Amino acid sequence: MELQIEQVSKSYGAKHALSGITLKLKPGVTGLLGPNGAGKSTLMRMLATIEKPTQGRITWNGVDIAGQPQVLRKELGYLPQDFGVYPNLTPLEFLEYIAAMKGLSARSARTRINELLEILNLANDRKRLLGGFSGGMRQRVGIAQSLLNDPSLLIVDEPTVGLDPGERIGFRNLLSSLSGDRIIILSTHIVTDIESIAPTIALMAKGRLVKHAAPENLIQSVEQKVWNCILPAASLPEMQAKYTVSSAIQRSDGIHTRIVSDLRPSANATLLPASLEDAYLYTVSSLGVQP
Ligand SMILES: Nc1ncnc2c1ncn2[C@@H]1O[C@H](COP(=O)(O)OP(=O)(O)OP(=O)(O)O)[C@@H](O)[C@H]1O
Repeated sequence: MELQIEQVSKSYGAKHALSGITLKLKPGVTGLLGPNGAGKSTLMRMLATIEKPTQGRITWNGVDIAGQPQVLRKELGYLPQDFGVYPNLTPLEFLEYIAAMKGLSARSARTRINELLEILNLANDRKRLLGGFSGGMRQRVGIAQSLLNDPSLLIVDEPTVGLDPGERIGFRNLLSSLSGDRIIILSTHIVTDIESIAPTIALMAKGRLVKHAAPENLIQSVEQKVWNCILPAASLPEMQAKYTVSSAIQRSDGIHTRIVSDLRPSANATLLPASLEDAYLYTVSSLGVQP
């Protein structure tokens, strides 16, 4: 099973949303990380065969999906960023409706739906109207619809937006448990969403693929560059203007400011172990992009 993106570019009129993306994906979770406007959703829409590249090609097990989208579609699960549910349907009715659209037989769909409602902890709510569901519950219904055909390729675009911290953790655990031998692509601009579940990260900015590496390699790239400076509150704006500030926490002895910089930012700065968030901020800000 292999998804290959070869020199893919996408333009909307004069706007270059993606430029020369090359990426080979194998089973497991890949985290697509990048600031707003990086091109993550555009890439995902092309992988989901909703849009076609302006240049380059995307192949699924060697077949160009622009020419033969049906080859991938039957093995695809997609949770778009703007996924909406019909408020007057129950999860059961909604999933039956989507299953029918996907061409699943009513009988096999019913078995699969019951299975998914159990896995996604929605069984007790199967007959409640979706209009009364919380954001997290709706996302779980969204995931359920994306899994109806037991897809080999699962694409989830910013799935944790609007979830509370508990739901976020639940969602991450769910994705980890689903990975098995499918290819899962999860896009987000929130580093902690993918840190724990994605063994590979594709970092995008300005429509380009900036890095494709394991989180530990990304972290390694900023070791010896992460500093703790204890600052008076008045100096913080100046430091923020000059350096990439990863966090600033008010403590009794001043503001503990975490700075990612090649050079020691102040005489009293001490080194800290690097994190993925530091690596992300460093990489993105060095391209002149607001993280
Ligand atoms: N249909 C479209 N028409 C014109 N421009 C578009 C279209 N879709 C995306 N873009 C532009 O392409 C760029 C990439 O957008 P995209 O939505 O893919 O980024 P993203 O990384 O998913 O960001 P976000 O998290 O904000 O959705 C942006 O500058 C966006 O405005």
